[in-house]
Amino acid sequence: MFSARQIFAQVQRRGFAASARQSSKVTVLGAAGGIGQPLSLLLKLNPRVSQLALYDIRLAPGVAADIGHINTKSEVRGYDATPSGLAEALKGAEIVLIPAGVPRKPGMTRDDLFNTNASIVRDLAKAAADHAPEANILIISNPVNSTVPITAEVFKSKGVYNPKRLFGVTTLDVVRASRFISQVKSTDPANENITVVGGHSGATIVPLLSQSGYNLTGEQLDQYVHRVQFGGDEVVQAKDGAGSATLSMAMAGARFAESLLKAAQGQKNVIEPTFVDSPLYKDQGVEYFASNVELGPNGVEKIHPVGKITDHEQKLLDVCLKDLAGNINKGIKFVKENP
Ligand SMILES: NC(=O)c1ccc[n+]([C@@H]2O[C@H](COP(=O)([O-])OP(=O)(O)OC[C@H]3O[C@@H](n4cnc5c(N)ncnc54)[C@H](O)[C@@H]3O)[C@@H](O)[C@H]2O)c1
Ligand SMILES: O=C(O)C[C@H](O)C(=O)O
Repeated sequence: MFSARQIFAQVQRRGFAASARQSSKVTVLGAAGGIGQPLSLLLKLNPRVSQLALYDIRLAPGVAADIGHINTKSEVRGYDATPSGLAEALKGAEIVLIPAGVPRKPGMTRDDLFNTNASIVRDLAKAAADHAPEANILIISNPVNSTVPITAEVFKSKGVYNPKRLFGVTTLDVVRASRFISQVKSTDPANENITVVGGHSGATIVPLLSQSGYNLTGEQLDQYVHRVQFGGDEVVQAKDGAGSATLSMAMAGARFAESLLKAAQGQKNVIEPTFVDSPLYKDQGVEYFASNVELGPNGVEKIHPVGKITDHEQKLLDVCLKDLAGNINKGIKFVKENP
């Protein structure tokens, strides 16, 4: 067991090594929220981050003052909730994470958040397109299946869309799928990495257990798939009206940001599942799709196909594609009608 002092010493040593390589500004929009705060904390502990810019419509300077006392090298700054504060937070960012927006309450679907979150994401995307057009944009705000297309449409309307730089963060689905199989099979979750494809809500979340050599059948398989597809609901119900997953999501978001930074700093074979502008099912009217994606200095390096799957997984995928097309078109239509 390491003491807190040893962990911080390790973080600081690695910090010197990483900062010598490159400086990376990371911006969090929605930084004072349930996800935003622990996500910002984890980013402050990441030695690859040299500047951390925190923006929210409330409390961002306070969160920044607090996190800024942590003895790692990065500079932390909180920005006022003004257009100029938002612009300053974004300028020069290599990565912009967006967890701004409202979370679910019991009984709601992610799509029920659309009416509130669509305009929040559209407006933040406009600011990002104006002030950080070359940044990697990581969308956490739900419904991800629609908020990613919304962001793309905004960037397209401003003539700065780069499909290699826009990511819907679906890492939490993989984290859950890996944790849940380890509970079924009594394995070490750290050694599990279950591929999950599709989108980020209910039936659009498709775990591909067979690709990790597992062969669950019958009720056990159904229960596993249901738990991965509706893991978010477990947390929403347990929090009983006080929100949805925040801590596990912060870990998942920090992991994805770390992977992008590693890839940007030259590491090869960095692969993460993510919801991107994808050629895989465009012929079926599905413009965006989550699959394993190799990351590189330019963002998306290579989109991996789904690969060999079982008949059962194919059936799940068929349902997913139908739902996804609707979610994506809803986002596209929203920006066209509400530019
Ligand atoms: N992608 C995923 O896997 C995943 C996982 C969990 C939650 N989520 C989603 O993330 C979002 C945030 O969840 P949360 O629990 O942190 O919610 P929260 O309410 O705790 O925090 C949201 C924060 O966004 C801020 N905000 C609202 N409008 C803003 C704007 N225009 N500009 C900047 N900040 C703004 C709020 O002030 C608040 O601090 C929700 O939509 C939730 O559904 C996604
Ligand atoms: O379930 C939610 O609403 C939040 C998030 O998308 C999750 O998967 O936990």
